[in-house]
Amino acid sequence: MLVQLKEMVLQANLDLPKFGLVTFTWGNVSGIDRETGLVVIKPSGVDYGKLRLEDLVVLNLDGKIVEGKLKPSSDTPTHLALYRAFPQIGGIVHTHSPWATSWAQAGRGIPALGTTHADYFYGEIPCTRVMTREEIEGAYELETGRVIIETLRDRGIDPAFVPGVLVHGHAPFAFGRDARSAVRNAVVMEEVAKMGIHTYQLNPAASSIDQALLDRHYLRKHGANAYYGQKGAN
Ligand SMILES: O=C(CO)[C@@H](O)[C@H](O)COP(=O)(O)O
Repeated sequence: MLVQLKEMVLQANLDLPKFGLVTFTWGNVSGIDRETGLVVIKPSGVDYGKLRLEDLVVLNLDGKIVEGKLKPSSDTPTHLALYRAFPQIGGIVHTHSPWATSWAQAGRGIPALGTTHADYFYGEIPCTRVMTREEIEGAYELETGRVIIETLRDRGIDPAFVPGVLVHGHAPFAFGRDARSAVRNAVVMEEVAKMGIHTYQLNPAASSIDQALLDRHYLRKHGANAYYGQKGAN
């Protein structure tokens, strides 16, 4: 069942330590097959070095396990809530990558301070509000998904254009059209998080780039008139 999706999700999880995004098992990647509505996700607490295709867990969007012997990631309810809310998302990454997590702990969104950011995120990477005691003591992972959804919707942010969010006091989530692109976005988020902290150290008054530069850099890579790379080459 879903062999190609499983292979992509397995490789995406193995890329987390490869790209320096995780310590121990502090992260998880999932992918969804939109035709069947089935989600493939990493099992909870399994070392990446021991992870095998048959360890992955397959669930429907209601959270029912349809294949897999192991317990799914503890963050599964968050992933499922996001897939239900945003049909444009095909893959989700959650890590505790240190630089992006520092912004989440500071309760600050990552502004578009440069073109590196603009190449992948069409504006600020937002940070959610603080979760309430009821949310934390209730269905925590589901509520984490709900506060992410609330943040993106309240600010009119489409996760296809700004594929990342910081959960206040917790850590980042990144999105993509599939698991592989979600990991790429998680890597870029960590890089621009690091650059942002260094930028403010060099210049505490640094400001976001203007809209024209944001447009140029984002739209040359994404959208109908993209021309970056070999797109359109004969
Ligand atoms: O956010 C956390 C822990 O705070 C989780 O992301 C875990 O670090 C990974 O959990 P599993 O996917 O292994 O259940």
